[in-house]
Amino acid sequence: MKILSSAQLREADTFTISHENLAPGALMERAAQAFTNWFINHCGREKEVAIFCGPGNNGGDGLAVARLLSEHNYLVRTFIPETDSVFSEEFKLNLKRLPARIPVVRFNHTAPLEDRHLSKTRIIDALFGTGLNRPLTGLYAETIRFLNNLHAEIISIDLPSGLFADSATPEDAAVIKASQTITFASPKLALLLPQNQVYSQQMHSVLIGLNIGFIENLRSPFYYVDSVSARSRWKPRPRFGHKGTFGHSLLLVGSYGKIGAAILSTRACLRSGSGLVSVSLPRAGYQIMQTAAPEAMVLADPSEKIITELPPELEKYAVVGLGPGIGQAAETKKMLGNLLEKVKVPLVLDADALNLLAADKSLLPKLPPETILTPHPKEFERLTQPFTDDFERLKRLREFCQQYRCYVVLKGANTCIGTPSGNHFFNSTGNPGMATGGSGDVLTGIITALRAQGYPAEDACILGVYIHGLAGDFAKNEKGETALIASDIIENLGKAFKTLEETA
Ligand SMILES: NC(=O)C1=CN([C@@H]2O[C@H](COP(=O)(O)OP(=O)(O)OC[C@H]3O[C@@H](n4cnc5c(N)ncnc54)[C@H](O)[C@@H]3O)[C@@H](O)[C@H]2O)[C@@H](O)CC1
Ligand SMILES: [K+]
Repeated sequence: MKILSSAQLREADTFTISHENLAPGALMERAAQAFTNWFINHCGREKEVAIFCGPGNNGGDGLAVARLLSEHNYLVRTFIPETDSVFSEEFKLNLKRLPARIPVVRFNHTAPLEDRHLSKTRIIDALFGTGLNRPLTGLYAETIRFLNNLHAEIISIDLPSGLFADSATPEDAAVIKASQTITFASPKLALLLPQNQVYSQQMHSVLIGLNIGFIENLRSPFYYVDSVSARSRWKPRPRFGHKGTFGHSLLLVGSYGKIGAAILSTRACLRSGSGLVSVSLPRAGYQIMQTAAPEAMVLADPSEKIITELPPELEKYAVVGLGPGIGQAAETKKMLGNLLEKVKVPLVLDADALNLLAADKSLLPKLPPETILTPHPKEFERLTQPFTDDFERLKRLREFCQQYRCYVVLKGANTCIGTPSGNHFFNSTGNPGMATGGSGDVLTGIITALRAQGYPAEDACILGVYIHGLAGDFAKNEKGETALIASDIIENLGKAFKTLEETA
């Protein structure tokens, strides 16, 4: 699913209205209806609803939602800040349509709101959406601070008010801190970036029937990977396939004390459909690996504690995955240099393989084209430079992928995949329980297995990250977020792949 900018959404709104010859307010009615449907499914009638409406179309949405919720027997009040802002036409239209039974409280100071028991209500934030063009000041900023201080449940329409959709919001700006944002037509870029997490704990994107053909022709480097886009990249296994059809993965993983990382990536690779899996690891891990993953073939490095050598006949493997648990010893670095010289098959690099690259950036131009790197933000910063905000980080990601013709899986909530063509894919699955040791090793195993099966690098990254998150979500359903460990993700890979297979 494409992520559109505010300007593109405005164009799509205008096109849809004129192309479908929609009456004034009709598209807003669809948006309000989509929000209301979500609200009815998720929020009971036990609490009163207080809707704060700004002067533009976001406020118009708020007024339309007030009418629709009231028709569904919710107890609703609306609040309108009195400023010298000009009200939009659709705001005025929906104010006119507001039934007399719904109170409209106009205020020019937040003090009189203190005794209205708002902390016990559900707040709907319809102050500003994609039309915000500067940080909020005056009564609007005061209202936002007042609402945040209530510590009530806040549900934002389209965007938390005060947040810029496509650029960095100043740190001291007044921005609503919502528990949920129901966003229209396209997820907003700002809602996918870690720095804005504090402004919306969760985001749900709802469709409002914008013209599909028009959106298809809009150019955007940003995509959101939902279940539909993940499924479209998944390929069923051919009926007459044999283990040779699904590729032979080679994993170079582990060091003394970190054989666990080797086991996790190996088991994940096996569970993700690689036809054969060979693991090369320090001697110390030989027996442990044979026991923990009997399906894997094990090659022991001459060294007891670290990986120092490449196995022979590299060309017989479909893919090489390197990094989990390997440490940063000089001999291991030498082995990495050798690998980059010799390897002719796709590479997946993670963890200490990335730290070794960061410590000697002269290795970076030697990366074979289409190498996949899976750093977490700190590892990526070491590979590039420190960044001031997430928008700058996205820019670095694009530049890095283009310069080294590689794919970077930047791990985190809404993991972002950068591609050599300059695109970014944000993942939709996963949960905070997955921020646990070994989770990244599992991801390396999954992506390596997908590459072994012949998935192009872009599909392997997108599908791998999606499946990893989905398995994590299933694991969360069983164990909760706190107790979740990386092995639980592996245990749920079967269910995750099955979900994709059955719905594809
Ligand atoms: N255009 C459409 O047809 C649709 C719009 N929709 C809603 O409309 C929203 C966008 O509406 P608008 O473009 O009217 O934008 P907003 O409602 O976000 O606000 C825009 C108004 O606020 C003013 N403004 C911007 N920054 C300000 C600031 N810092 N201080 C004070 N005033 C400021 C602008 O000059 C403008 O008058 C979307 O987020 C969505 O909620 C939806 O109803 C779907 C259909
Ligand atoms: K809003």
